[in-house]
Amino acid sequence: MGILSKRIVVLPGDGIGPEVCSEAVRVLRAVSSRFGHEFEFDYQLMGACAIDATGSPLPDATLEACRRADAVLLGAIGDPKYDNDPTAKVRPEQGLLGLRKALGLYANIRPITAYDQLLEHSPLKAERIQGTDILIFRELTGGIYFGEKGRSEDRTWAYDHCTYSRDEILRIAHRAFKAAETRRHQFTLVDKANVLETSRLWRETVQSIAPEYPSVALDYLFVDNAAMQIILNPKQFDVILTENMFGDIISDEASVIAGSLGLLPSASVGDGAALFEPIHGSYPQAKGKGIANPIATILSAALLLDHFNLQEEADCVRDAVQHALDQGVVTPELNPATLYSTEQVGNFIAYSVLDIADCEVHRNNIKLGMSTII
Ligand SMILES: NC(=O)C1=CN([C@@H]2O[C@H](COP(=O)(O)OP(=O)(O)OC[C@H]3O[C@@H](n4cnc5c(N)ncnc54)[C@H](O)[C@@H]3O)[C@@H](O)[C@H]2O)C=CC1
Ligand SMILES: CC(C)CC(=O)C(=O)O
Ligand SMILES: [Mg+2]
Repeated sequence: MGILSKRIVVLPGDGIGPEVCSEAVRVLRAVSSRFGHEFEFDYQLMGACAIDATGSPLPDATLEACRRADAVLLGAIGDPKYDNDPTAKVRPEQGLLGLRKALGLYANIRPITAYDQLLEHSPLKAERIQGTDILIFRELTGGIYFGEKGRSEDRTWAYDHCTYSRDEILRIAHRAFKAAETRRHQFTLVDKANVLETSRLWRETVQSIAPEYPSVALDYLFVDNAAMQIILNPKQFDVILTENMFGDIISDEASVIAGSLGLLPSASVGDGAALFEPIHGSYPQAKGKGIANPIATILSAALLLDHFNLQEEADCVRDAVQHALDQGVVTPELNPATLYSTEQVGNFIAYSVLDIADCEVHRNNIKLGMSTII
């Protein structure tokens, strides 16, 4: 692959979003410096910060910039002042949901990995989780998050409609089957087909195309059982396909296998645009404290590089993350005794992308209380 020139829209968002995004951008700058690519970063507003600045959680300028970008990198959105005000008419989440819909990002792909370096810190038994490698396909632009919602006039009852069409299921199901063909050929549809009509449509639709993928073994699991099985025996899973809300919940749950919500990246894709985001939210309690783990966003940047077909560059970022874990350069939720901040972990990974030897020097500098910034 030759030298590339790409425009990346960055949506830092709220809470820890700006902190973890700066580290991912630092790592992308290290990639461009090492491999000679030109990445232009265009910062835009979305979420609570956008409401504060413009009155809208997804300003037109942001949407336009995202439409024109080669890729979008998102931190996270959300702020307690809206979470704690159920009557707020304009909400940060409307920005994110609106962007996903407007860009047609119907598939959110969430890899779940157990890291050998973190097994001893896990509340789960090491032998149960070691080697876990799951790819969750979460439908992202349909279901209950996008259905009609409302309240009665006296505000004593409320509703959220869940709807799915066969076409919405087909397009993500084909993607998930194709991924299973390149992996371990196991495919689990997670639903609640014993109760929900939408889930019965999911089963019927997935069953109808399964014969097109004869090498893939199709299995079904009700979501309540799936939530338990993921913790009890995660290694039984390869590709999981599920609808929007179930995917949201079981992937946060699966982060316990990795060791922290701050480790899990994702790619949100459709037929054109692509957005890369950690699976976590804005973790407002950690804002400004320098304790947020930037690795989920840095690994999302690696997925962004995959999207540009920059395989060596993406692998270089993943190797640098492994190197940080090997060396114990992690944020406090992974090791309460750690000395490392969000910025220091990001810096270490960026240095490691540039050159492993420099990275060792940098690590010693951190120990001496000196911070070297790229
Ligand atoms: N994609 C997005 O932008 C998302 C936004 N949200 C929003 O975020 C706000 C907070 O929601 P919560 O339910 O508290 O979810 P959250 O994902 O922000 O945090 C939940 C817990 O996960 C851990 N955590 C999350 N990110 C971490 C990181 N980078 N490093 C270390 N630990 C981390 C912390 O223990 C935290 O208390 C809300 O306003 C919510 O709507 C929630 C999920 C996704
Ligand atoms: C607005 C929410 C649906 C965000 C969220 O929890 C997620 O995408 O994981
Ligand atoms: Mg979520």
